Amino acid sequence: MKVLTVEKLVPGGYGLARTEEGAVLIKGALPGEVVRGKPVRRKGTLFLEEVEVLTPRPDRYPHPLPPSADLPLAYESQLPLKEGLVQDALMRIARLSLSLAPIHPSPRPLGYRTAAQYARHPLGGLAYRLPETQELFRLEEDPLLAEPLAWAFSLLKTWPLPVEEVALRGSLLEGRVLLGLIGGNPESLKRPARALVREGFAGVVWAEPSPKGRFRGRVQPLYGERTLLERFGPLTATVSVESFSQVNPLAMGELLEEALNLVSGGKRALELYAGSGLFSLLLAPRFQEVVAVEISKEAVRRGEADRRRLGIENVRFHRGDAKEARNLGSFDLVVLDPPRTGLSPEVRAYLLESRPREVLYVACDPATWARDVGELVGGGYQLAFARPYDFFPFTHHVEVLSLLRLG
Ligand SMILES: C[S@@+](CC[C@H](N)C(=O)[O-])C[C@H]1O[C@@H](n2cnc3c(N)ncnc32)[C@H](O)[C@@H]1O
Repeated sequence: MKVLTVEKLVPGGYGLARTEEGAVLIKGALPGEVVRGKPVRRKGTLFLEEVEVLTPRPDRYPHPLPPSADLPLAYESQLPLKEGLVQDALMRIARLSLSLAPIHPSPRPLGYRTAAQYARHPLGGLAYRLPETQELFRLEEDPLLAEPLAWAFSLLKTWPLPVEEVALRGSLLEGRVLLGLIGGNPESLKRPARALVREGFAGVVWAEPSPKGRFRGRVQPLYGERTLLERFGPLTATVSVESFSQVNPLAMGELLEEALNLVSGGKRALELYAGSGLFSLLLAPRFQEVVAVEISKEAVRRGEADRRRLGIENVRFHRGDAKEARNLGSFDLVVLDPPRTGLSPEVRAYLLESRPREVLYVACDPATWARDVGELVGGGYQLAFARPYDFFPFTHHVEVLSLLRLG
């Protein structure tokens, strides 16, 4: 066993401490805390296991949180640590010393999530599945959930459903929730789905468990509505339980407002990894043509529905892989909001060849963002602006809003 002092927060939500053998990663320990544990090497990296916090920080959050909340600190103490993750990635990976604009806090530190998934616990109730061990951690409540989901959580906790997981997507605008039932038999779930809609759910769909991810296998509507309308700052857009939408719509709304102030107009704009095309729909008045590229059929369907509802004529949705962007030609502005893996090599090559005047890059992983920014700066772009945004209070996750311009 070793006693160590945690130096800083690093990607993945680990605390980092140093020993004679090198850096040690520690889950569940925060910068400044003294911890005891057993160093174990896994795939070349040193981790501390069987961790006991000997000197907790005085600003540790004192109330129960789900295990996904790996930054259990008073809200003001979380923000500089998240800023540090982004600044550090920019220096270490992109070798850039731009000073970031101050982090934009979440409008709500608790009660912010409008989407969540839980496993059914075999002894009843809802549980969080620990990613490392797949072990189930039973939850009595989840204070990160926004109001309509908190209602759904307490209802489902006592509702006996023969499924593996439940997925929730709510709308703050409508104050209602959609439910996804994952696993079990869709035929025998039709009657419970009707009962759940009578209890107040807007709609229920069934999804086959798939190794490719949630809702990547067969999906069947069981009863009620399939989408809700949500407000994201200046835009109302359709959300569903079946494909990606931001989980903190209030924070996303504020990011969209700032993004609109950063970019200029032009002839053609392209949005890659577009989801339902929030940026495209908002940017439409500033361009003759906007193309939104997204791989998920369901997200494209929602985007098309929003485009029609809003009467926007110059946005075209293209269902496909961002890596094929080269076939779409060149653009004045490219908007990027990729998953955590960041841009594919093909997308980076496309940007450096086609040279859009502006690139608006929204990221959910500071490390892959810094890698991509470093490459674009090496190819003649300037990082004109970068601001961390807190979309996920009480977790190490942090978003970045950034703008690159041709130098
Ligand atoms: C972080 S989300 C951003 C979505 C959108 N900007 C929003 O805020 O709702 C990333 C999106 O990229 C899509 N995606 C993932 N890989 C992709 C690829 N190779 N090509 C196109 N879209 C992809 C996902 O389906 C998801 O909708």
